[in-house]
Amino acid sequence: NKNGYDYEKCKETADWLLAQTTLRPLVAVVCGSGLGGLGDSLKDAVAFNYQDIPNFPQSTVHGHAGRLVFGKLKGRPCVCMQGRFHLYEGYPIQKITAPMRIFKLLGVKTVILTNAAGGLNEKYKVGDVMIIKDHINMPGFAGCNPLMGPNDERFGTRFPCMSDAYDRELRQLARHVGDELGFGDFMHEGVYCVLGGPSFETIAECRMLRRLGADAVGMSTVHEAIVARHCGLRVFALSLITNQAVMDYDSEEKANHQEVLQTGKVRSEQLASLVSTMVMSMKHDSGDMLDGMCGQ
Ligand SMILES: O=P(O)(O)O[C@@H]1C[C@H](O)[C@@H](CO)O1
Ligand SMILES: Nc1nc2[nH]cnc2c(=O)[nH]1
Repeated sequence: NKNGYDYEKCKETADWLLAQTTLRPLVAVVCGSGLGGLGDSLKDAVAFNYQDIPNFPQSTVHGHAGRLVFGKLKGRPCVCMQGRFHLYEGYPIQKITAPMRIFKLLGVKTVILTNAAGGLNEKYKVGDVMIIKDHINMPGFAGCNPLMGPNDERFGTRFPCMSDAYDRELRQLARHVGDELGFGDFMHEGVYCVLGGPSFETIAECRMLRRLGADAVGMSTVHEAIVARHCGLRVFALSLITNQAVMDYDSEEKANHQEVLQTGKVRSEQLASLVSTMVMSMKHDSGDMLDGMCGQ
């Protein structure tokens, strides 16, 4: 397509990566702001800086390291993006989401998307985790959807369904694993709304989003989920509530990126155990994940 992220470009990147490592991951993890620690928990890791990967965009945001890490989580081969791309960085939306298509071409079956988000639901507290059950694609309302442009049927259909975007079984698994790990008190399931950023929301905007049915607000994930679903990947997504959206004109609170990164640190280890335990328990149709190696 006109942004240069067509099938051939994605294939070139995937083939380059496949030639660099014998790991054949069935799960990909995208780390949200301040959540890069997830990637550090991979064993036997082989890491690539984004600048060394052909056709890969660069991370420009503090808290997004810009490394693609292959390794094992509880023995299961995974690939992890330590750093994602956002609309506000100025990248075309097709470029932001190209890694999902590259994952598909690597043989990945499931993507786990994580983000830092502002809590709109009055019951949510800073440090809570929200399993995403649905989204509101605000930029999409204004004609900004990653699937705009010519459709390549090799990836998926022109008009993909989104009512089943966030896999029901994986959400169930997350609730189960969360309970087992004792996270019940701070885990929720809710609706994530994406905005373009980079400015945080006004009070009136937060009030409006809450009334529209959003439980958390952020600047990512939805575009990735749409492209991942389009090419048939299973999607699980979660938000770490790093700050409470300001809903009250008397409040002294101010959203800021430092607080976002700080909250990420507090929950980093717990999120890593949630994700790795989920990965360990996931079943995939084609082959056992333990067989996800080649040449060994
Ligand atoms: O990549 P995520 O969605 O976790 O990043 C959020 C949204 C902004 O990039 C940043 C604001 O603090 O965190
Ligand atoms: N849009 C948005 N993104 C965030 N990322 C982390 N916190 C927030 C927030 O309050 N609003």
